[in-house]
Amino acid sequence: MDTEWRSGNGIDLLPDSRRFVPALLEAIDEAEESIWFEQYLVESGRVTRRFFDALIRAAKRGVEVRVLLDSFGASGLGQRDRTRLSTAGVALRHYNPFMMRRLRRNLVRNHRKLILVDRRVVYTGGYCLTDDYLGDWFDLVVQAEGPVVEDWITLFADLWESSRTRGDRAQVERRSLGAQAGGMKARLMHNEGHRRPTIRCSLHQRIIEATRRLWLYTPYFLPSRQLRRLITEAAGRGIDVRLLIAGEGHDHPTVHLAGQRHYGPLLEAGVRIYEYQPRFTHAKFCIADDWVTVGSCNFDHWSLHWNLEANLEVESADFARTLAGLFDEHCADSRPIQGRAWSQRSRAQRTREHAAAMVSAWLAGLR
Ligand SMILES: O=P(O)(O)OC[C@H](O)CO
Repeated sequence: MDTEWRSGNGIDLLPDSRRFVPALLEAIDEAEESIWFEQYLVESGRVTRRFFDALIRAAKRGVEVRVLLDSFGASGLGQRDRTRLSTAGVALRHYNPFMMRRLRRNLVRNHRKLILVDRRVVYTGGYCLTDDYLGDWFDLVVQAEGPVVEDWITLFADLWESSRTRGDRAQVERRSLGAQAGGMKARLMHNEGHRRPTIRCSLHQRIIEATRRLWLYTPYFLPSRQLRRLITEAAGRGIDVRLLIAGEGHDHPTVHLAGQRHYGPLLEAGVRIYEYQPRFTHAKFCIADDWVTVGSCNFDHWSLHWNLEANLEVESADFARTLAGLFDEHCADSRPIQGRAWSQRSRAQRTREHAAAMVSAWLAGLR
């Protein structure tokens, strides 16, 4: 499925779970016709219960509810929660259940995160359904209305009907109800690992074309050699290049260490690197001039080479300004990594980075 730029969209940013969780629950509660829900990581707990309660309320009032989960990402979802959904009439399908005879295929996961309400509005971002969000992790969601929603409908429906998903056989109606909703230009970009690396290609192209700024925000910074080269070259052209990476309370310390191994050459090239301190941040987006890409995709080899991912790209000075404002705020709450101090870090730290990078390189090399 190739997607095009669509004009006439309304796009809003919902930063922080304190804002987007109530907004998503309200949208589910106000749905009149359909809710299509796609998620990677879902664990039984308080956050999942709140979402499932809302989905069950919707199904009971006659709304068509379809839930598409990654079979590995949903392994922490208990049978009781699954039964609650099916008893209420919610159709549930799983992507790529584990198969012994196709071991490598098991590594391909559906990492997309989206909620489509009434085939009229889509919500996407980095959020998962885990209790980590109870006031602790930072993340963000974007809400999009308008012609771009049609592509998200096709995205969901194609996977729902594909032989790569298993479960309830319920139908989905593909007709979009999205109308003109604003003046923003947007498009859906979706990856299917290295077989269809569209998000990666689009990101690389924008980095090459950037003339003013390249700001990258990510919890997991495991860039390929090519991405590191492009970032370094952008800084070499005199562009304002910044990386904002999760620091304090990181949920995967090994990934954090492996990413730190790349700091030295980037700092030398003039890239400014910040590690966010107040709490763990799980948001993922990139701003290149007035272009923004935001969604499920991390800047690591899992997202860029293995997973199914979906991002919204937006070409808008206003939207870029809004996200840049958030980036600036978070920079102010971050530890700037200073080149000189970094080059003098301890031997023990360097050894830990090296070991973590070896594990990560091995994983990247699996493909
Ligand atoms: O893969 P993500 O970006 O949804 O993050 C999931 C968390 O890392 C789980 O610890």
